[in-house]
Amino acid sequence: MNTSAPLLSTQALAIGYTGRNQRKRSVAESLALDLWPGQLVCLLGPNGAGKSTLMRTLAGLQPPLSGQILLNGQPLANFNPTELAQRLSLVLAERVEAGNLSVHELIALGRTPHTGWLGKLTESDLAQVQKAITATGTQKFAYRRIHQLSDGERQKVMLARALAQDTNLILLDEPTAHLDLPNRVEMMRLLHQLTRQTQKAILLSTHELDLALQMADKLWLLDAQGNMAVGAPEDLVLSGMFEATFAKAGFYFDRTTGAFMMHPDEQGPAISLLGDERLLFWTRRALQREGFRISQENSVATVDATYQNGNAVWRCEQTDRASLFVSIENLLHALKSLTDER
Ligand SMILES: Nc1ncnc2c1ncn2[C@@H]1O[C@H](COP(=O)(O)OP(=O)(O)OP(=O)(O)O)[C@@H](O)[C@H]1O
Repeated sequence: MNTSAPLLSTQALAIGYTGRNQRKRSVAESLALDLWPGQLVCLLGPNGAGKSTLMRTLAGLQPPLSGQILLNGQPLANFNPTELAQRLSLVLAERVEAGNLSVHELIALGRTPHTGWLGKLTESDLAQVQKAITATGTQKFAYRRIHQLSDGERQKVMLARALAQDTNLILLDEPTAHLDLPNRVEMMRLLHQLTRQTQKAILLSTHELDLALQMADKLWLLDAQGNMAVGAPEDLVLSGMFEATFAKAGFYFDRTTGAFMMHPDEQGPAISLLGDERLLFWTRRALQREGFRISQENSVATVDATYQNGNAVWRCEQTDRASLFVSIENLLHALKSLTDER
């Protein structure tokens, strides 16, 4: 495979919708994007930003408002549906009605672009199907009917079908939406491995900011105004672009911990906090949730969180007394009574 050229690129692409009166409603414009072999790219953005619109446009399911999409250097519109399906697989967020098909039959449909509608599956096709089933952990229910699956199981089957299709480019719209945390991590890891082992390019849209920050080679950050920022996750965090894309009143992105946090109450009583780094992180969160400020200035108490003989202990010191607590719950209880007294 030629790794010196992008599998997909866009030039001055505008995406959106054309109304009945032919009036265009643009969702994003001037998009210059590319997807390279061996890359896992996560498309992130708030609700309604245009992630699905972009996915559908890149997959040729809806026309661009203007601009170009090039697949393997050729305009997307030049490919007929079979040629397109040999190069690009797409899993949409919407539920697919699969009639009475079994899981195995649906996954095997992924081979259709390579065999033709009436084509018989060869041994190598069946091996490809089996590989996709094993990779996605769908063997446990491979002979069940699609309508007998949970949403999470169905989502894995749709990924398996895309893997069976064995295209160089895979587009996935919210592939982890119905999965529990271990399965989400597992799927992201699988996709990451695939890019490394097979040089496929994978673009997925997701609301899993945390996982995307950890796993993606590149982020495409689409904000609510249709502005796109592209870069390595860490660069986008450090530049503040990541935070800006999801900015909303009431919380902020902590660049040190990589987590979204609620804004602390600036009016609450102050607690001076010191001690072990890990304990500090969780103690700060609990105190802020209860409306305390973390500050040495005018503090009503000093809390020192440390490990003693392997156990977490919080020493709370006020002007006239000091107490020891062995849980955050008890510490909070005492601090709330203290501030209620005042
Ligand atoms: N068929 C349609 N016709 C007109 N406008 C649409 C259509 N589908 C979506 N939109 C609008 O286009 C914008 C982008 O929608 P899109 O579904 O692409 O967002 P998204 O980023 O995928 O959102 P979410 O995170 O909520 O899934 C929204 O303002 C939406 O209301």
